[in-house]
Amino acid sequence: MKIAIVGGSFDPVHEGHIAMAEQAVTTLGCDQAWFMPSKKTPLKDRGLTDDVHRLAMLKIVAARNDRFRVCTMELERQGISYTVDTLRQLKQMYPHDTFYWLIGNDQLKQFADWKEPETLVKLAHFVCFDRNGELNDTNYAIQRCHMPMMPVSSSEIRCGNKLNYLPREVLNYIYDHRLYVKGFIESRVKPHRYRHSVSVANLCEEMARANHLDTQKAYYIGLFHDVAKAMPKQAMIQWMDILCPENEAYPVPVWHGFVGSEIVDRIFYIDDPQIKAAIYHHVLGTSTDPYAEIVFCADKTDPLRGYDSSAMIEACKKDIDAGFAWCKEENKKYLNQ
Ligand SMILES: Nc1ncnc2c1ncn2[C@@H]1O[C@H](COP(=O)(O)OP(=O)(O)O)[C@@H](O)[C@H]1O
Repeated sequence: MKIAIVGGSFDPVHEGHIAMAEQAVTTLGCDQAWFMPSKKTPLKDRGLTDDVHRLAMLKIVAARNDRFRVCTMELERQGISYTVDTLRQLKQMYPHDTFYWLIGNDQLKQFADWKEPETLVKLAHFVCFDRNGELNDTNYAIQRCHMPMMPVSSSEIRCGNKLNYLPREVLNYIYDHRLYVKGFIESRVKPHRYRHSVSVANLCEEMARANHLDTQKAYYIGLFHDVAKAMPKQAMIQWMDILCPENEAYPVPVWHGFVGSEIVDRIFYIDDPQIKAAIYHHVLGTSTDPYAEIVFCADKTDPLRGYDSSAMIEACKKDIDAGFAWCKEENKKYLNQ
């Protein structure tokens, strides 16, 4: 059997990785393509997402194609995994199979630094695919191939960009387990706004729990409520003109609620009408949907605002409608001042 291996950190797996595996079975004639996630070594990869999540996302991808598999050999091995050790182990376990080790052009550039590069190309057929049309020369016995462009990297995904390059089920897994989602906000707003967003998300979750509502929904409303806050007016106008020109009469500081509600849907693929509506109304508190009330109250009573809001928070936890009425009243007084 011809077996292609795509090794990587897959943090997370995306359509670029999947395209490589597909190329292996369609154009290289491989019988199977195996994803080989690298192990998180706490000292070296402090920032890497836990093995269990990276593996679970790969399993979702492997289930889409009956020629795809996930190989956990490197996750199970103790210590740092070198590709040469992995390939030796594979050859021992499957002496009659031929291995194709697939890499992207970024890996080709560093190939001389891999452990025992000459041995590597003897143990497997190394194949390099271009990344975004870039395909370097090499002195090693490595086959170089082009594939349809997949201009995406895991680091872009971790910042909440190009989420369209994720299979929907992987994106659902990411949201279900809250992977990377704080990074989606951190990369878009100033540090103090990011801290506020996380604090509001936690408070929304607490208020939802106390009121027997969906805590996950409330968390995401809180996390994303200010996602458009750092957008310059000129950028917001593009969204306002098309999506809600009637709201341009409101003062500009109110707009981020309207634009944010569209961004969660159109950029982050969260198409829950209640989440959208809660973000839409959060600045003025113009909805009495319980989630809209929660985010309005959590935003105003965020402990990071530096005043004693504990009594109002307790009131919201006891009964969100009553808490909301109180927060609105206080907000009115504050604005009048
Ligand atoms: N968009 C892409 N197009 C082609 N190859 C890719 C792409 N993204 C990743 N690869 C290749 O997949 C392998 C695993 O990469 P990994 O480090 O997990 O992902 P990323 O480079 O996206 O952070 C590497 O050989 C890398 O070069």
